[in-house]
Amino acid sequence: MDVIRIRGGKQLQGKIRVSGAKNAALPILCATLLSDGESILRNVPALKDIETTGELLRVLGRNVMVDPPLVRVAGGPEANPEAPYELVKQMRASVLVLGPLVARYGRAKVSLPGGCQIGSRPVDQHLKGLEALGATIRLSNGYIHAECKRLKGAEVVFDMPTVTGTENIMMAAALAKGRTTLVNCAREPEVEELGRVLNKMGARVDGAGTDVIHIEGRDELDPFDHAIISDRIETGTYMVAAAAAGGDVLLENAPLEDLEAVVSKLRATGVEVGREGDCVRIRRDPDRPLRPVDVMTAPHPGFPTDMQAQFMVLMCLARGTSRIVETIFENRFMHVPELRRMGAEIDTDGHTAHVHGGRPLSGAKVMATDLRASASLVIAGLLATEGETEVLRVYHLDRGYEYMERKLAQLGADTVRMKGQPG
Ligand SMILES: CC(=O)N[C@H]1[C@@H](OP(=O)(O)OP(=O)(O)OC[C@H]2O[C@@H](n3ccc(=O)[nH]c3=O)[C@H](O)[C@@H]2O)O[C@H](CO)[C@@H](O)[C@@H]1O
Ligand SMILES: C=C(OP(=O)(O)O)C(=O)O
Repeated sequence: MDVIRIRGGKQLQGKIRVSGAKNAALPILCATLLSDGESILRNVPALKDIETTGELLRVLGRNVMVDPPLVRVAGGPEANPEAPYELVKQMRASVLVLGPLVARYGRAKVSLPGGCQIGSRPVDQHLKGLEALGATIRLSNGYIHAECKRLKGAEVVFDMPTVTGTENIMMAAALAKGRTTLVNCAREPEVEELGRVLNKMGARVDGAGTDVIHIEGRDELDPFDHAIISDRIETGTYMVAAAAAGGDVLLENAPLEDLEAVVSKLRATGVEVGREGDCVRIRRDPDRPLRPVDVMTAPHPGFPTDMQAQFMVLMCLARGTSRIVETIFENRFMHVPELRRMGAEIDTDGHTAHVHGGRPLSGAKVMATDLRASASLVIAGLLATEGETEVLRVYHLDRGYEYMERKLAQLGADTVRMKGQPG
């Protein structure tokens, strides 16, 4: 297994380019199942999750060429609409093939994704949405079996805004007969991006990115050619890294408008964030102490849960106590014990963490437990003033960050990947 070794204490300077958004690319790859012919995706990040999705689409009967930043997916009317456990367990977003498969092929058998490190993450809203469109759903032997000759447009009111739930039902509704209205939808930019792609395919999607989406279903959809939006979570992660290490960093292709909640918290703590040409500039003088700020995660446009772990590390630097409340996932503080091993003083009580900042961190061997927790440990390594940090189990990081250690090294950090280390 690979390990990332970080020798901290270096300020970050220079420019890096933000990659395409993982959470936009994954549903769009699944949307290729809705049409025949060849679809082309551009600006796709080189990530393990993209490879896994490519593999899944191959198993489902598609010809897939993954050569980031380009991916081509081609297919015809034949498919093997079964998503096996072995692939779904590697990546929960695999459940995004459910809606397209049942809409296009009349049936789907998709492994139940099950819980994961950050929480139980049920898919009841996905199933409820498909049932409302007329699918018969049966659960057996760990699989979801869904069937329907032709889905019919309907109204679906989600119990809570769910990102992949909204995306799954949008894709299904795009091939349903008649009009679908989705209420209480997730408003994340990645949902809006999927709406743009479905419209390129010939669907009529209106309102993606708001809490009510209308979709006029079509009998057939066309393949598409689309460049994926930039990754707002990768952007936020490098903003926090620059703020934590100190220095002056330019991020090219950074979608600042999708990160208002994060930017306002960064400014509140004393970090300078501004536009410079087509880049975003982040500056922090390491001699000026940061102010503690409280954060509560919320669905978009609130503070993203996918930025909570990284921001917590920044608060370890602030002079005073900050309160971080995680409202989306029930078990998303797994980075806390690892950060404590590096000297951080953090108490947790259920969904709330109190970070008592201002104590220096020291390097240690730490274990990555999930994707964003891994990024937070790398950032902690950057600001550790003494010793070196080794982040183990970086396969979590590789799911969602393109060449993170290289991008940080490009900014002057001392970060290297050591291949094939004992995990
Ligand atoms: C591939 C992708 O885009 N992943 C993102 C997506 O995950 P994902 O789409 O899985 O997350 P959801 O938006 O669905 O989850 C939001 C909340 O709804 C609950 N829920 C969801 C569906 C359901 O059927 N029943 C239910 O109870 C979840 O347990 C959670 O508490 O949004 C999350 C929240 O922004 C992000 O952390 C993930 O990075
Ligand atoms: C939780 C995440 O991803 P996934 O939904 O694929 O597990 C994430 O991107 O932080």
